[in-house]
Amino acid sequence: MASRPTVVLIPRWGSGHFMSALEAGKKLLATGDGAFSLTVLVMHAPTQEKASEVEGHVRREAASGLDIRFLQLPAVEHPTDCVDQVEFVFRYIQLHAPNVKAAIDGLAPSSRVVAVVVDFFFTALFDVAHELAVPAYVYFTSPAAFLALMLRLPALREDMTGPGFENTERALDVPGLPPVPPSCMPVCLVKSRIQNYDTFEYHGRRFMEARGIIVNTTVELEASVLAAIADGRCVPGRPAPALHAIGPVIWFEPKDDDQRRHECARWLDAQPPASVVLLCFGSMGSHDTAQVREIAAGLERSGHRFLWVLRGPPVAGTRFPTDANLDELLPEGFLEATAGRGLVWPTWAPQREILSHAAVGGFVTHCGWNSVLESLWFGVPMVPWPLYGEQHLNAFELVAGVGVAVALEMDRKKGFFVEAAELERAVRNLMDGASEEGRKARPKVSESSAEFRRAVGDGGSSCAALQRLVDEILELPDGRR
Ligand SMILES: COc1cc(-c2[o+]c3cc(O)cc([O-])c3cc2O[C@@H]2O[C@H](CO)[C@H](O)[C@H](O)[C@H]2O)cc(OC)c1O
Ligand SMILES: O=c1ccn([C@@H]2O[C@H](COP(=O)(O)OP(=O)(O)O)[C@@H](O)[C@H]2O)c(=O)[nH]1
Repeated sequence: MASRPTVVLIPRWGSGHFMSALEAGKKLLATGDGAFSLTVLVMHAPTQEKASEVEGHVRREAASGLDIRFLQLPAVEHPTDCVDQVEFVFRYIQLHAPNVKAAIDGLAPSSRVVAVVVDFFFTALFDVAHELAVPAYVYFTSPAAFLALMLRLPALREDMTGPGFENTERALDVPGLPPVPPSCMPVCLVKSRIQNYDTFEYHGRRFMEARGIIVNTTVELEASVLAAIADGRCVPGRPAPALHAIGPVIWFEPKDDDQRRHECARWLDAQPPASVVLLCFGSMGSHDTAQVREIAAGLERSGHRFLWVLRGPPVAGTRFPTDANLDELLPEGFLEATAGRGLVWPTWAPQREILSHAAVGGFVTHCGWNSVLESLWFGVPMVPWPLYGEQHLNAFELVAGVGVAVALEMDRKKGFFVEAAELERAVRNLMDGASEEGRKARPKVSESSAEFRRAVGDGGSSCAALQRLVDEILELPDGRR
Protein backbone atom coordinates (compact mmCIF):
# COMPACT_ATOMS: atom_id res chain seq x y z
CA MET A 1 0.00 0.00 0.00
CA ALA A 2 1.38 3.43 -0.91
CA SER A 3 1.95 5.60 2.14
CA ARG A 4 0.59 9.12 2.49
CA PRO A 5 2.00 12.02 0.50
CA THR A 6 4.74 14.04 2.12
CA VAL A 7 5.86 17.66 2.25
CA VAL A 8 9.65 18.06 2.10
CA LEU A 9 11.10 20.82 4.24
CA ILE A 10 14.70 22.01 3.76
CA PRO A 11 15.57 24.40 6.60
CA ARG A 12 18.75 26.34 7.19
CA TRP A 13 20.93 25.61 10.23
CA GLY A 14 20.91 28.19 13.07
CA SER A 15 18.07 28.04 15.63
CA GLY A 16 16.30 31.15 14.33
CA HIS A 17 15.97 29.58 10.87
CA PHE A 18 15.83 25.89 11.74
CA MET A 19 13.31 25.96 14.56
CA SER A 20 11.17 28.61 12.88
CA ALA A 21 10.91 26.43 9.74
CA LEU A 22 10.24 23.31 11.78
CA GLU A 23 7.49 25.02 13.79
CA ALA A 24 5.95 26.20 10.51
CA GLY A 25 6.18 22.59 9.26
CA LYS A 26 4.40 21.37 12.40
CA LYS A 27 1.63 23.90 11.84
CA LEU A 28 1.23 22.57 8.28
CA LEU A 29 1.15 19.02 9.58
CA ALA A 30 -1.52 19.86 12.17
CA THR A 31 -3.61 21.75 9.61
CA GLY A 32 -3.26 18.86 7.12
CA ASP A 33 -4.77 16.66 9.83
CA GLY A 34 -3.12 13.47 8.63
CA ALA A 35 -3.41 14.16 4.89
CA PHE A 36 0.40 14.22 4.53
CA SER A 37 3.55 13.65 6.53
CA LEU A 38 6.57 15.92 6.87
CA THR A 39 10.06 14.97 5.68
CA VAL A 40 12.89 17.21 6.82
CA LEU A 41 16.16 17.13 4.86
CA VAL A 42 18.89 18.08 7.31
CA MET A 43 22.10 19.65 6.04
CA HIS A 44 25.39 19.51 7.89
CA ALA A 45 25.81 22.96 9.40
CA PRO A 46 29.13 24.44 8.35
CA THR A 47 30.41 24.96 11.90
CA GLN A 48 30.71 22.42 14.72
CA GLU A 49 28.72 24.66 17.08
CA LYS A 50 25.78 25.01 14.69
CA ALA A 51 25.99 21.28 13.81
CA SER A 52 25.58 20.31 17.50
CA GLU A 53 22.71 22.78 17.84
CA VAL A 54 20.90 21.20 14.85
CA GLU A 55 21.63 17.67 16.17
CA GLY A 56 20.02 18.61 19.48
CA HIS A 57 16.90 19.94 17.74
CA VAL A 58 16.61 16.85 15.53
CA ARG A 59 17.06 14.44 18.45
CA ARG A 60 14.39 16.21 20.51
CA GLU A 61 11.87 16.61 17.67
CA ALA A 62 12.39 13.06 16.35
CA ALA A 63 11.32 11.81 19.78
CA SER A 64 8.19 13.97 19.81
CA GLY A 65 5.95 11.33 18.26
CA LEU A 66 4.85 13.61 15.42
CA ASP A 67 4.72 12.36 11.84
CA ILE A 68 8.09 13.87 10.94
CA ARG A 69 10.93 11.98 9.29
CA PHE A 70 14.42 13.50 9.45
CA LEU A 71 16.86 12.54 6.68
CA GLN A 72 20.49 13.59 7.04
CA LEU A 73 21.99 14.81 3.76
CA PRO A 74 25.58 13.77 2.93
CA ALA A 75 28.29 16.28 3.81
CA VAL A 76 29.69 18.40 0.97
CA GLU A 77 32.98 20.28 0.56
CA HIS A 78 33.12 23.78 2.02
CA PRO A 79 33.47 26.32 -0.81
CA THR A 80 36.63 28.40 -0.45
CA ASP A 81 37.55 32.01 -1.30
CA CYS A 82 34.07 33.36 -0.61
CA VAL A 83 33.86 37.12 -0.08
CA ASP A 84 31.40 36.71 2.77
CA GLN A 85 28.91 34.44 4.51
CA VAL A 86 26.11 35.15 2.05
CA GLU A 87 28.25 33.93 -0.88
CA PHE A 88 29.42 30.95 1.17
CA VAL A 89 25.85 29.87 1.86
CA PHE A 90 24.88 30.38 -1.78
CA ARG A 91 27.70 28.13 -3.07
CA TYR A 92 27.32 25.61 -0.23
CA ILE A 93 23.68 25.11 -1.19
CA GLN A 94 24.49 24.68 -4.87
CA LEU A 95 26.83 21.83 -3.89
CA HIS A 96 23.94 20.15 -2.06
CA ALA A 97 21.63 20.09 -5.09
CA PRO A 98 22.52 16.58 -6.40
CA ASN A 99 22.13 15.10 -2.89
CA VAL A 100 18.80 16.85 -2.38
CA LYS A 101 17.60 15.44 -5.70
CA ALA A 102 18.71 11.92 -4.74
CA ALA A 103 17.01 12.21 -1.34
CA ILE A 104 13.71 13.36 -2.84
CA ASP A 105 13.94 10.72 -5.59
CA GLY A 106 14.49 8.13 -2.89
CA LEU A 107 11.17 9.00 -1.23
CA ALA A 108 9.22 7.80 -4.28
CA PRO A 109 7.31 5.60 -4.92
CA SER A 110 6.31 4.98 -1.30
CA SER A 111 5.69 8.69 -0.60
CA ARG A 112 4.49 11.11 -3.25
CA VAL A 113 6.18 14.48 -2.67
CA VAL A 114 3.48 17.16 -2.88
CA ALA A 115 5.64 20.19 -2.07
CA VAL A 116 9.22 21.21 -1.36
CA VAL A 117 9.60 24.10 1.08
CA VAL A 118 13.05 25.73 1.22
CA ASP A 119 14.66 28.40 3.39
CA PHE A 120 14.84 31.75 1.62
CA PHE A 121 18.62 31.49 1.16
CA PHE A 122 18.16 28.15 -0.67
CA THR A 123 16.46 29.18 -3.94
CA ALA A 124 19.17 27.33 -5.92
CA LEU A 125 17.27 24.17 -4.90
CA PHE A 126 14.30 25.26 -7.01
CA ASP A 127 16.12 23.64 -9.94
CA VAL A 128 15.75 20.29 -8.19
CA ALA A 129 12.04 20.85 -7.53
CA HIS A 130 11.49 21.89 -11.15
CA GLU A 131 13.37 18.84 -12.49
CA LEU A 132 11.22 16.58 -10.34
CA ALA A 133 8.06 18.53 -11.24
CA VAL A 134 7.28 19.18 -7.57
CA PRO A 135 5.79 22.56 -6.53
CA ALA A 136 8.38 24.71 -4.76
CA TYR A 137 7.69 27.02 -1.82
CA VAL A 138 9.90 29.48 0.07
CA TYR A 139 9.76 29.80 3.84
CA PHE A 140 10.63 33.42 4.62
CA THR A 141 11.90 33.91 8.20
CA SER A 142 12.22 37.70 7.86
CA PRO A 143 9.43 40.27 7.51
CA ALA A 144 7.35 40.80 4.37
CA ALA A 145 8.98 44.26 4.16
CA PHE A 146 12.34 42.62 3.44
CA LEU A 147 10.64 40.28 0.97
CA ALA A 148 9.23 43.34 -0.84
CA LEU A 149 12.70 44.88 -0.87
CA MET A 150 14.30 41.72 -2.25
CA LEU A 151 11.69 41.54 -5.02
CA ARG A 152 12.34 45.21 -5.77
CA LEU A 153 16.15 45.03 -5.95
CA PRO A 154 16.42 44.96 -9.78
CA ALA A 155 14.43 48.21 -10.03
CA LEU A 156 16.24 49.84 -7.09
CA ARG A 157 19.59 49.49 -8.86
CA GLU A 158 18.55 52.59 -10.80
CA ASP A 159 18.54 54.62 -7.56
CA MET A 160 22.16 53.82 -6.80
CA THR A 161 24.57 56.63 -7.44
CA GLY A 162 27.56 54.41 -6.74
CA PRO A 163 28.02 50.72 -6.17
CA GLY A 164 25.46 50.66 -3.34
CA PHE A 165 23.13 52.99 -1.47
CA GLU A 166 25.85 54.74 0.52
CA ASN A 167 25.82 57.88 -1.63
CA THR A 168 22.13 57.84 -2.47
CA GLU A 169 20.39 60.87 -1.00
CA ARG A 170 16.74 60.48 -1.80
CA ALA A 171 14.45 58.06 -0.01
CA LEU A 172 13.87 54.69 -1.65
CA ASP A 173 10.59 53.26 -2.78
CA VAL A 174 9.87 49.89 -1.21
CA PRO A 175 6.21 49.32 -2.12
CA GLY A 176 4.00 49.21 0.95
CA LEU A 177 6.47 50.99 3.24
CA PRO A 178 6.80 54.73 3.88
CA PRO A 179 9.74 56.12 1.81
CA VAL A 180 12.88 54.45 3.18
CA PRO A 181 15.83 56.76 3.95
CA PRO A 182 19.03 55.23 2.49
CA SER A 183 20.44 55.17 6.05
CA CYS A 184 17.76 52.61 6.93
CA MET A 185 18.65 50.21 4.14
CA PRO A 186 19.89 46.84 5.39
CA VAL A 187 23.64 46.71 5.94
CA CYS A 188 23.73 43.59 3.77
CA LEU A 189 23.08 45.86 0.77
CA VAL A 190 25.67 48.61 1.26
CA LYS A 191 28.62 49.42 -0.95
CA SER A 192 31.29 47.27 0.67
CA ARG A 193 29.03 44.27 0.28
CA ILE A 194 27.96 44.76 -3.33
CA GLN A 195 28.34 41.02 -3.92
CA ASN A 196 25.55 40.59 -1.36
CA TYR A 197 23.32 42.81 -3.46
CA ASP A 198 23.79 40.47 -6.42
CA THR A 199 23.02 37.42 -4.31
CA PHE A 200 19.93 38.91 -2.66
CA GLU A 201 18.77 40.13 -6.08
CA TYR A 202 19.25 36.60 -7.45
CA HIS A 203 17.12 35.13 -4.65
CA GLY A 204 14.49 37.84 -5.15
CA ARG A 205 14.24 37.00 -8.86
CA ARG A 206 13.98 33.30 -8.12
CA PHE A 207 11.20 33.83 -5.54
CA MET A 208 9.01 34.62 -8.55
CA GLU A 209 9.34 30.97 -9.69
CA ALA A 210 7.85 29.67 -6.44
CA ARG A 211 4.31 28.40 -6.28
CA GLY A 212 3.99 30.22 -3.00
CA ILE A 213 5.92 32.20 -0.38
CA ILE A 214 5.21 31.35 3.23
CA VAL A 215 6.00 34.39 5.39
CA ASN A 216 6.43 34.52 9.15
CA THR A 217 4.19 37.53 9.61
CA THR A 218 0.49 38.43 9.82
CA VAL A 219 -1.75 40.37 7.45
CA GLU A 220 -2.61 42.66 10.37
CA LEU A 221 1.04 43.58 11.06
CA GLU A 222 2.22 44.03 7.46
CA ALA A 223 -1.00 44.66 5.52
CA SER A 224 0.35 47.35 3.19
CA VAL A 225 3.52 45.48 2.24
CA LEU A 226 1.71 42.19 1.66
CA ALA A 227 -0.86 44.00 -0.51
CA ALA A 228 1.91 45.73 -2.47
CA ILE A 229 3.57 42.38 -3.24
CA ALA A 230 0.29 40.66 -4.11
CA ASP A 231 -0.78 43.57 -6.36
CA GLY A 232 2.43 43.23 -8.37
CA ARG A 233 3.85 46.60 -7.30
CA CYS A 234 7.26 45.08 -6.48
CA VAL A 235 7.74 43.29 -9.82
CA PRO A 236 5.41 45.05 -12.25
CA GLY A 237 4.10 42.98 -15.13
CA ARG A 238 4.51 39.61 -13.46
CA PRO A 239 2.00 37.99 -11.16
CA ALA A 240 3.44 37.46 -7.68
CA PRO A 241 3.43 33.94 -6.24
CA ALA A 242 0.71 33.26 -3.68
CA LEU A 243 1.61 34.77 -0.29
CA HIS A 244 0.84 32.84 2.87
CA ALA A 245 1.15 34.95 6.04
CA ILE A 246 1.01 32.22 8.67
CA GLY A 247 2.78 33.97 11.56
CA PRO A 248 3.72 34.59 14.16
CA VAL A 249 5.58 31.29 14.15
CA ILE A 250 7.42 31.27 17.47
CA TRP A 251 9.33 28.35 18.89
CA PHE A 252 8.63 27.82 22.58
CA GLU A 253 11.26 25.48 23.93
CA PRO A 254 9.71 22.61 25.93
CA LYS A 255 10.55 22.79 29.62
CA ASP A 256 11.77 19.90 31.73
CA ASP A 257 9.36 19.39 34.62
CA ASP A 258 12.13 19.31 37.17
CA GLN A 259 14.02 22.25 35.64
CA ARG A 260 14.47 25.12 38.14
CA ARG A 261 13.35 28.56 37.09
CA HIS A 262 16.18 30.37 35.36
CA GLU A 263 18.20 32.82 37.46
CA CYS A 264 17.08 35.71 35.20
CA ALA A 265 13.41 34.82 35.79
CA ARG A 266 13.98 34.58 39.55
CA TRP A 267 15.64 38.01 39.54
CA LEU A 268 12.68 39.41 37.59
CA ASP A 269 10.26 37.94 40.17
CA ALA A 270 11.57 40.53 42.62
CA GLN A 271 11.00 43.53 40.30
CA PRO A 272 7.81 45.63 39.98
CA PRO A 273 5.54 45.12 36.94
CA ALA A 274 6.72 46.62 33.61
CA SER A 275 9.74 48.21 35.31
CA VAL A 276 12.66 46.41 33.64
CA VAL A 277 14.19 47.09 30.25
CA LEU A 278 15.70 44.01 28.61
CA LEU A 279 18.75 44.38 26.34
CA CYS A 280 19.54 41.36 24.14
CA PHE A 281 21.19 41.26 20.71
CA GLY A 282 20.52 37.87 19.15
CA SER A 283 22.73 34.94 18.29
CA MET A 284 25.42 37.03 16.59
CA GLY A 285 25.26 40.29 18.52
CA SER A 286 28.14 41.66 20.58
CA HIS A 287 29.71 45.09 21.10
CA ASP A 288 33.29 46.29 21.51
CA THR A 289 34.55 47.65 24.83
CA ALA A 290 34.00 51.31 23.90
CA GLN A 291 30.35 50.63 23.02
CA VAL A 292 29.83 48.49 26.12
CA ARG A 293 31.00 51.42 28.25
CA GLU A 294 28.52 53.77 26.58
CA ILE A 295 25.69 51.29 27.17
CA ALA A 296 26.69 50.99 30.83
CA ALA A 297 26.77 54.78 31.25
CA GLY A 298 23.42 55.20 29.44
CA LEU A 299 21.72 52.58 31.59
CA GLU A 300 23.18 53.94 34.81
CA ARG A 301 22.04 57.48 33.99
CA SER A 302 18.56 56.39 32.85
CA GLY A 303 17.80 55.36 36.42
CA HIS A 304 15.75 52.42 35.10
CA ARG A 305 15.91 48.78 36.06
CA PHE A 306 17.54 46.60 33.43
CA LEU A 307 18.42 43.05 32.45
CA TRP A 308 21.34 43.24 30.06
CA VAL A 309 22.43 40.15 28.12
CA LEU A 310 26.04 41.12 27.51
CA ARG A 311 28.15 38.89 25.26
CA GLY A 312 31.89 38.94 24.67
CA PRO A 313 33.66 39.39 21.31
CA PRO A 314 33.39 36.48 18.86
CA VAL A 315 36.25 34.00 18.63
CA ALA A 316 38.46 34.96 15.66
CA GLY A 317 37.07 33.62 12.39
CA THR A 318 33.50 33.21 13.65
CA ARG A 319 30.58 35.58 14.04
CA PHE A 320 29.23 34.02 17.21
CA PRO A 321 29.80 35.81 20.52
CA THR A 322 31.49 34.29 23.54
CA ASP A 323 30.47 34.49 27.18
CA ALA A 324 31.40 37.90 28.51
CA ASN A 325 34.15 38.51 31.00
CA LEU A 326 32.33 41.18 33.01
CA ASP A 327 35.43 42.33 34.90
CA GLU A 328 37.17 43.08 31.62
CA LEU A 329 34.24 44.59 29.73
CA LEU A 330 32.32 46.70 32.24
CA PRO A 331 33.54 50.02 33.63
CA GLU A 332 34.84 49.83 37.17
CA GLY A 333 32.17 50.34 39.81
CA PHE A 334 29.23 49.81 37.40
CA LEU A 335 27.93 46.61 38.98
CA GLU A 336 28.14 48.13 42.47
CA ALA A 337 26.42 51.36 41.37
CA THR A 338 23.52 49.50 39.79
CA ALA A 339 23.25 46.60 42.26
CA GLY A 340 19.62 45.74 43.00
CA ARG A 341 18.24 47.48 39.94
CA GLY A 342 20.29 45.83 37.22
CA LEU A 343 21.33 42.33 36.23
CA VAL A 344 24.08 41.75 33.67
CA TRP A 345 23.82 38.24 32.24
CA PRO A 346 27.02 37.14 30.46
CA THR A 347 25.79 34.23 28.33
CA TRP A 348 22.80 32.96 26.33
CA ALA A 349 19.59 33.90 28.16
CA PRO A 350 16.07 32.45 27.91
CA GLN A 351 14.76 35.42 25.92
CA ARG A 352 11.16 34.21 25.44
CA GLU A 353 10.78 33.39 29.12
CA ILE A 354 12.16 36.83 30.02
CA LEU A 355 9.89 38.66 27.57
CA SER A 356 6.89 36.78 28.97
CA HIS A 357 7.64 38.04 32.51
CA ALA A 358 5.35 40.75 33.86
CA ALA A 359 8.33 42.74 35.17
CA VAL A 360 9.63 43.40 31.63
CA GLY A 361 8.39 46.71 30.24
CA GLY A 362 10.72 47.39 27.31
CA PHE A 363 13.19 45.69 24.98
CA VAL A 364 16.34 47.08 23.40
CA THR A 365 16.68 44.60 20.54
CA HIS A 366 18.89 43.94 17.51
CA CYS A 367 15.62 43.49 15.58
CA GLY A 368 16.18 39.92 14.42
CA TRP A 369 12.72 39.04 13.19
CA ASN A 370 12.21 36.22 15.69
CA SER A 371 13.00 38.62 18.53
CA VAL A 372 10.60 41.20 17.12
CA LEU A 373 7.77 38.67 16.85
CA GLU A 374 8.42 37.45 20.39
CA SER A 375 8.34 41.02 21.72
CA LEU A 376 5.07 41.74 19.92
CA TRP A 377 3.57 38.45 21.11
CA PHE A 378 4.24 39.42 24.73
CA GLY A 379 3.25 43.06 24.18
CA VAL A 380 6.67 44.57 24.96
CA PRO A 381 7.51 47.87 23.18
CA MET A 382 10.99 48.18 21.70
CA VAL A 383 14.04 50.33 21.14
CA PRO A 384 15.59 49.02 17.92
CA TRP A 385 19.37 48.62 17.85
CA PRO A 386 19.87 46.84 14.51
CA LEU A 387 23.22 45.17 13.85
CA TYR A 388 23.41 42.92 10.78
CA GLY A 389 21.46 41.33 7.95
CA GLU A 390 18.15 43.05 7.16
CA GLN A 391 17.71 44.41 10.71
CA HIS A 392 18.00 48.12 9.86
CA LEU A 393 14.96 47.80 7.63
CA ASN A 394 13.10 45.91 10.39
CA ALA A 395 13.92 48.76 12.78
CA PHE A 396 12.60 51.35 10.32
CA GLU A 397 9.36 49.41 9.84
CA LEU A 398 8.81 49.08 13.61
CA VAL A 399 9.27 52.81 14.21
CA ALA A 400 7.92 54.46 11.06
CA GLY A 401 5.44 51.83 9.89
CA VAL A 402 4.00 49.98 12.88
CA GLY A 403 4.69 52.46 15.70
CA VAL A 404 5.65 49.92 18.37
CA ALA A 405 9.17 51.22 18.91
CA VAL A 406 11.08 54.35 19.91
CA ALA A 407 13.89 55.29 17.50
CA LEU A 408 17.53 55.19 18.56
CA GLU A 409 19.97 57.45 16.69
CA MET A 410 23.12 55.67 15.57
CA ASP A 411 26.26 57.11 13.99
CA ARG A 412 26.47 55.13 10.76
CA LYS A 413 29.82 56.66 9.85
CA LYS A 414 31.29 55.46 13.16
CA GLY A 415 30.19 51.85 12.76
CA PHE A 416 26.68 52.57 14.13
CA PHE A 417 28.08 53.84 17.44
CA VAL A 418 25.47 54.87 20.01
CA GLU A 419 26.35 57.52 22.61
CA ALA A 420 25.39 56.97 26.26
CA ALA A 421 23.16 60.07 26.23
CA GLU A 422 21.24 58.73 23.23
CA LEU A 423 20.58 55.36 24.86
CA GLU A 424 19.53 57.15 28.06
CA ARG A 425 17.09 59.30 26.04
CA ALA A 426 15.58 56.33 24.19
CA VAL A 427 15.22 54.21 27.33
CA ARG A 428 13.53 57.08 29.18
CA ASN A 429 11.20 57.72 26.26
CA LEU A 430 10.24 54.08 26.13
CA MET A 431 9.92 53.38 29.84
CA ASP A 432 8.52 56.75 31.07
CA GLY A 433 6.53 57.60 27.94
CA ALA A 434 8.59 60.79 27.94
CA SER A 435 7.94 61.42 24.23
CA GLU A 436 4.97 61.21 21.89
CA GLU A 437 6.60 58.16 20.22
CA GLY A 438 7.06 56.45 23.58
CA ARG A 439 3.51 57.22 24.75
CA LYS A 440 2.06 55.73 21.56
CA ALA A 441 4.27 52.63 21.44
CA ARG A 442 2.87 50.93 24.55
CA PRO A 443 -0.86 50.85 23.62
CA LYS A 444 0.10 50.08 20.02
CA VAL A 445 2.13 47.05 21.05
CA SER A 446 -0.72 45.78 23.24
CA GLU A 447 -2.95 46.00 20.19
CA SER A 448 -0.40 44.09 18.09
CA SER A 449 -0.14 41.42 20.77
CA ALA A 450 -3.92 40.95 20.79
CA GLU A 451 -3.96 40.83 16.97
CA PHE A 452 -1.23 38.18 16.97
CA ARG A 453 -3.16 35.98 19.35
CA ARG A 454 -6.34 36.38 17.29
CA ALA A 455 -4.47 35.63 14.04
CA VAL A 456 -3.31 32.20 15.19
CA GLY A 457 -6.61 31.33 16.91
CA ASP A 458 -9.56 29.54 15.30
CA GLY A 459 -10.85 31.60 12.39
CA GLY A 460 -7.89 33.99 12.66
CA SER A 461 -6.09 35.27 9.55
CA SER A 462 -2.98 33.09 9.93
CA CYS A 463 -5.04 30.03 10.74
CA ALA A 464 -7.10 30.61 7.57
CA ALA A 465 -3.90 31.20 5.56
CA LEU A 466 -2.56 27.84 6.72
CA GLN A 467 -5.78 26.15 5.66
CA ARG A 468 -5.58 27.76 2.20
CA LEU A 469 -1.94 26.71 1.92
CA VAL A 470 -2.76 23.10 2.78
CA ASP A 471 -5.63 23.10 0.25
CA GLU A 472 -3.24 24.49 -2.36
CA ILE A 473 -0.62 21.83 -1.58
CA LEU A 474 -3.24 19.08 -1.78
CA GLU A 475 -4.74 20.77 -4.83
CA LEU A 476 -8.17 20.92 -3.26
CA PRO A 477 -10.55 23.65 -4.34
CA ASP A 478 -11.30 26.15 -1.52
CA GLY A 479 -13.42 24.69 1.26
CA ARG A 480 -13.61 21.16 -0.26
CA ARG A 481 -11.83 19.25 2.51
C1 LIG B 1 18.74 38.40 6.11
O1 LIG B 1 20.05 38.77 5.80
C2 LIG B 1 21.07 38.13 6.51
C3 LIG B 1 20.85 37.19 7.49
C4 LIG B 1 21.93 36.61 8.17
C5 LIG B 1 21.76 35.61 9.20
O2 LIG B 1 22.66 34.64 9.23
C6 LIG B 1 22.64 33.63 10.17
C7 LIG B 1 23.63 32.63 10.15
C8 LIG B 1 23.60 31.61 11.07
O3 LIG B 1 24.53 30.65 11.02
C9 LIG B 1 22.64 31.57 12.06
C10 LIG B 1 21.67 32.57 12.11
O4 LIG B 1 20.79 32.53 13.04
C11 LIG B 1 21.65 33.61 11.15
C12 LIG B 1 20.69 34.61 11.14
C13 LIG B 1 20.76 35.62 10.15
O5 LIG B 1 19.85 36.62 10.08
C14 LIG B 1 18.72 36.60 10.88
O6 LIG B 1 17.97 35.44 10.62
C15 LIG B 1 16.85 35.34 11.49
C16 LIG B 1 16.23 34.00 11.30
O7 LIG B 1 17.13 33.10 11.86
C17 LIG B 1 15.86 36.48 11.26
O8 LIG B 1 15.28 36.42 9.97
C18 LIG B 1 16.61 37.77 11.43
O9 LIG B 1 15.76 38.84 11.14
C19 LIG B 1 17.85 37.81 10.55
O10 LIG B 1 18.55 39.00 10.76
C20 LIG B 1 23.23 36.95 7.82
C21 LIG B 1 23.45 37.90 6.82
O11 LIG B 1 24.70 38.31 6.41
C22 LIG B 1 25.78 37.83 7.12
C23 LIG B 1 22.37 38.49 6.16
O12 LIG B 1 22.60 39.40 5.19
O1 LIG C 1 20.52 35.24 24.54
C1 LIG C 1 19.69 34.93 23.68
C2 LIG C 1 19.72 35.44 22.35
C3 LIG C 1 18.75 35.06 21.47
N1 LIG C 1 17.78 34.18 21.84
C4 LIG C 1 16.77 33.71 20.87
O2 LIG C 1 17.38 33.49 19.62
C5 LIG C 1 16.53 33.87 18.56
C6 LIG C 1 17.23 34.93 17.74
O3 LIG C 1 16.59 35.05 16.50
P1 LIG C 1 16.48 36.43 15.77
O4 LIG C 1 15.76 36.22 14.50
O5 LIG C 1 15.90 37.44 16.68
O6 LIG C 1 17.96 36.88 15.51
P2 LIG C 1 19.28 36.13 14.99
O7 LIG C 1 19.95 35.61 16.21
O8 LIG C 1 18.87 35.06 14.04
O9 LIG C 1 20.02 37.26 14.39
C7 LIG C 1 15.25 34.40 19.19
O10 LIG C 1 14.29 33.37 19.20
C8 LIG C 1 15.67 34.73 20.62
O11 LIG C 1 14.62 34.54 21.57
C9 LIG C 1 17.73 33.69 23.13
O12 LIG C 1 16.83 32.92 23.48
N2 LIG C 1 18.69 34.09 24.00
